[in-house]
Amino acid sequence: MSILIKKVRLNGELVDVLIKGNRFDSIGTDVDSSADVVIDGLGKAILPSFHNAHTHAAMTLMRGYADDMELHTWLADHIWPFEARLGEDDIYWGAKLACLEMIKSGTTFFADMYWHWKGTARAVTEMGMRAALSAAFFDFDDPARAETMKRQVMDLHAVSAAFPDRIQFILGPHAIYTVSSDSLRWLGEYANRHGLLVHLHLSETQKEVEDCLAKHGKRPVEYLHELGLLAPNLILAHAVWMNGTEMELLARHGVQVVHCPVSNMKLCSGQFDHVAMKAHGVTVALGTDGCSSNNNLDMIEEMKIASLLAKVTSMDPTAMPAQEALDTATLNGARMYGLDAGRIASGKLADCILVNLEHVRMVPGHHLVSNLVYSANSSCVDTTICDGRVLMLGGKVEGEEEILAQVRATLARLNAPREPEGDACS
Ligand SMILES: CSC[C@H]1O[C@@H](n2cnc3c(O)ncnc32)[C@H](O)[C@@H]1O
Ligand SMILES: [Zn+2]
Repeated sequence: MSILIKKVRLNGELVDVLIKGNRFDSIGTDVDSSADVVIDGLGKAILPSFHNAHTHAAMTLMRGYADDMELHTWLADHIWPFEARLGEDDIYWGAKLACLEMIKSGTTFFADMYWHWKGTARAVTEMGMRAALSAAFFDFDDPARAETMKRQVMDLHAVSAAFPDRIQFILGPHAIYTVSSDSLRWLGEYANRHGLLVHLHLSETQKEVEDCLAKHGKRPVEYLHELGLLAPNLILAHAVWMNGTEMELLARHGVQVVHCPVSNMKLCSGQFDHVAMKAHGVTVALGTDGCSSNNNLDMIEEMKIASLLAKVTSMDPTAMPAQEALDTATLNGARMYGLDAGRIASGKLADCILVNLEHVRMVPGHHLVSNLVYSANSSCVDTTICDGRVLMLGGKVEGEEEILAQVRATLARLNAPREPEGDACS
């Protein structure tokens, strides 16, 4: 399969881009002009697609469900009771909706942590995206539950190879307040033994840090260090409440972090210190978090807010300029999850978007990256390509109406009054 994008803007130049199989082949003005699919690139710019480095895809089912509260109340009193009612099929449809929304806003990869791994994996397989899907792990310090969870991790790991290689199996201990020390240690060792990434929420709220100090006598990063988890395969979501010593430890051990500015602001968890993280040399990627704390999966919006937040928290307008915001949302996320993507160059994975330069938000065109980060919205994305396959063309994704209808039906089923338990025949 080959795709030829004719006369598209790349770094200001008008070029032809040839994709062969799942990688970029030739890029230039004298490209072999035959291909299975030809896309007219006139009036469009080609850019790397977005990599959403932390989300909970199927939480689209809870968009607008429990707003305007802090994390711990939100989780314990609203989200977890709702999630307890979800089955694999519900999660499949929630994840399909998430994939649709991401493709429509130019994202081709997401890192997920959620229940019913196989439901999300099925959605990603069908929608043609890439994903790193965590086997979610909670034990609430209960040894019996920990054993069940460990068995589930091993069972899922065993079947994960049957899915396309666009899907990466990773480990997802939820947080240090929901997973015991023993299990965290076990997960770290399992990850090292099998060459897996570990994806964990950490230091999201001040309460989490205070509770960690009270329970373990250490701050969260020091606690993970003691458990042997600090390593380049560890990816921390949020990392809001970090002191200099902790950032130093992260940098020394090559631990990477995912900044989720919208979720941190909406749950009022706190302000991520991008400038300090960068000064310590910690790699930062960008994530939306789930749809109940954002309430969308739009990486264009996330870039703008990350950049504005970095400026106002440091009182420095030069903090996180547009190009850095774009790199954080594309290349950094790709590298974090071991993908040879995030750049438009010969030999790289063919994951890219075409942005409509005629869109009202892109005119005039003083600076493409400035327009994309500070002015654009998702309707500026015309085409999304992942792994050398066109997932969206001219703003249209195949089967989108069916996904919306199925999600509405799923919600109607979940909200329907339930039979009283125990007396089903009377
Ligand atoms: C192990 S499945 C993932 C679990 O995480 C919950 N979740 C969603 N957003 C957040 C967040 O910002 N902090 C902590 N936990 C979060 C989600 O609802 C699932 O239960
Ligand atoms: Zn999260």
